[in-house]
Amino acid sequence: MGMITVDEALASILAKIEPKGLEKVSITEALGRVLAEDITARRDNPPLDNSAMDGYAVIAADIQSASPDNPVKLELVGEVAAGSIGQVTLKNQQAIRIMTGAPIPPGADAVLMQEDTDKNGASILAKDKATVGENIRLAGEDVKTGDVVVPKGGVITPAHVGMMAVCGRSSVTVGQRPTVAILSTGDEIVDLDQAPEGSQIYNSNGYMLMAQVRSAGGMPRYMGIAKDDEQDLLEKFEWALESDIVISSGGVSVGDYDLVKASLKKMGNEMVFWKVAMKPGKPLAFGKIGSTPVFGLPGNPVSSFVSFEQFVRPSLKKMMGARDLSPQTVQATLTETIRKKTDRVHFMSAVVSWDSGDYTVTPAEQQGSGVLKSTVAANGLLVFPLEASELKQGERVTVQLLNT
Ligand SMILES: Nc1nc2c(c(=O)[nH]1)N[C@H]1C(S)=C(S)[C@@H](COP(=O)(O)OP(=O)(O)OC[C@H]3O[C@@H](n4cnc5c(N)ncnc54)[C@H](O)[C@@H]3O)O[C@H]1N2
Ligand code: MOO
Repeated sequence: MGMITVDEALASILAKIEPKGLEKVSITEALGRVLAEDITARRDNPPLDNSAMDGYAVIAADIQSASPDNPVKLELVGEVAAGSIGQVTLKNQQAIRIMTGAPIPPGADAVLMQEDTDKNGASILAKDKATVGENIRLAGEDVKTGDVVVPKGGVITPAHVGMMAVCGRSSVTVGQRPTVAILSTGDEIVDLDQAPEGSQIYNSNGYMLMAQVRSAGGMPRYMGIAKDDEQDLLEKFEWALESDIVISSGGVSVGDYDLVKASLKKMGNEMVFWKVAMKPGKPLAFGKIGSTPVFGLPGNPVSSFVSFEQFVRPSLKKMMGARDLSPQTVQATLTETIRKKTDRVHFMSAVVSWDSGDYTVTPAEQQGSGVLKSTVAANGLLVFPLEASELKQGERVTVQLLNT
């Protein structure tokens, strides 16, 4: 069987992923969730014109000639603090003491900041002029009644939470978080409470995938390690299928003990086994068993990591109701010339830096599918397109950002 492209694989996968249901959560718990309703302002913010400074509400025309050497005297006729409403209407040659956030009293058209005044008993000396509207924040300058202030479909950020509170919302509707079973496979893999012997290695994929799931907003369920034994695999997959989505790692290439494929085939005749034109991460199994999407990711740690980013993260986003499923990318200037064959797209562990007004990107020296240290040092995956054989130093390239 030939290879399929990353885009083709992703499109086939996403066509089979259904969004989960909705739930209401407190805004204290909403960070990172996908918003499932438009948040609409029910009131202007700020509700009234108000002062941006501590100082004096004035009539700008009264102090046009004011300067430090030629101050203008104004009669002090009242005070208004944030949260109160001024009772007095300002007349010419008068000033009202005002605090930041307090509503502008009727008659006033500017606020002179305290530093530009001297207080003198029942009057003040204005030592600077003001323009009409100076230091006044207009009603509705932040949001107007009826504005959609946070649109549905986005991942909720701290600023979104702030805006929900501006609108008086204590709870919001979000997409439910999928539960994700993570099953590692292979006789050579041991868990962290065991001492590895000889060629045995720890189950790093299991823990890394759990962290990836969590960072994508899913709820990981650790299923441990299945032996290269069909019975054990079938049992553990059966158990894993109680989750909303299942991810296994290992056993999807062509080795004699790659029994994951055989077990998955037995469980679901919809399972497909692809060779995806990407490096790392060529072998990939995907399909539904019953109604549960199942991903068989390759065992090499970097392959497993990259395959998750390309296929599982967008699927989790879709399940949670996200509008934009693609990774965040930047265009960056390549710091060195790189070459490859034209058979697969390469996702290269790379470091993106902000350098004198531009992003630059440097791929890690070692790019092996077992060289996790390069991914540890990386903050991006440089996309070296399938059809390209060379990218030259100074060329603009696309980098998918990690850990954003
Ligand atoms: N004849 C061929 N051999 C291989 C091909 C191929 O096309 N033809 N593809 C290679 C590619 S590309 C990849 S990627 C790997 C994928 O292999 P599997 O998914 O079958 O994975 P395993 O053989 O089980 O393991 C590969 C490697 O990863 C280590 N591993 C597995 N699980 C874990 C884990 N949970 N934590 C840490 N490390 C893990 C495992 O020990 C192996 O070293 O196949 C190539 N072969
Ligand atoms: O897909 Mo494999 O990851 O190239 O080693």
